[in-house]
Amino acid sequence: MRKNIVAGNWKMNNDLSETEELLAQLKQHLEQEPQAEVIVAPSFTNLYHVFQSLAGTPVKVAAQNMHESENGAFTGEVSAKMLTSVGVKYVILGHSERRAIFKETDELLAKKVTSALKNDLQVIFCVGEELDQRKSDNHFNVVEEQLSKGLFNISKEDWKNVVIAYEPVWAIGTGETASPEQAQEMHAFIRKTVSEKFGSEIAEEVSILYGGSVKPANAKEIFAKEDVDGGLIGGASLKAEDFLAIVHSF
Ligand SMILES: O=C[C@H](O)COP(=O)(O)O
Repeated sequence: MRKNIVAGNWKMNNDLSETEELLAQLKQHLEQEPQAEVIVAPSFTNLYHVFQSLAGTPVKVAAQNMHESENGAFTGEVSAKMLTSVGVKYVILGHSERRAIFKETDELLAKKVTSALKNDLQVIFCVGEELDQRKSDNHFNVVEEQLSKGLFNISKEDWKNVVIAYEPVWAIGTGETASPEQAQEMHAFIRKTVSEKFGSEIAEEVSILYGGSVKPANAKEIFAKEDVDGGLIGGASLKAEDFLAIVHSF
């Protein structure tokens, strides 16, 4: 039975005091056994603080990125081992902002995935098409290629540590959400693609999250779809009330 997951990607928001405020509200209102696994992804500077503050709660901590190497002369970078050493359990890889703004390629992402899994980090691997790719009916090809080049060189055993997030780029931070039917159609396609390469047992077990303008008002309808196992939430995860309402949308 695959897991429902709601992950909050705080992106480059929340300094230390804002982080403390948000954590206090989350802790006050989040019960010990939420219906979904809850993950928050703060910036690097706040990872350890968030991990310590959430001790004793079911909430897991994710990093928003990492370097593919174990260590070395890579000024400004952070390795998988550094992340696990401060309590991080997940890392988000392949986010469209990393792909578009920081020019991360599928080949680079494949190396990051390998390093993360080798160092016992679970990977939230993001895929998704841009608006012109959807308009030209290329969205399935784009997502298939992102999966096969960036993720599919892992072993069957690695899949227990992988979550996929489908985030159509045109829906991120725009207020425009994929319809529940569009989300379901792509999630089913992703599951079929995983199944063809790794078998149905693995495909049925992998959680596939939807991301892109998920709000309390639309979460229930999106999460109700058969192949949608939760969400990767940006803007709405910065407000405890909205994030908790989304967590409670199953
Ligand atoms: O990682 C989260 C996604 O980019 C979605 O962001 P958003 O909920 O602000 O659209």
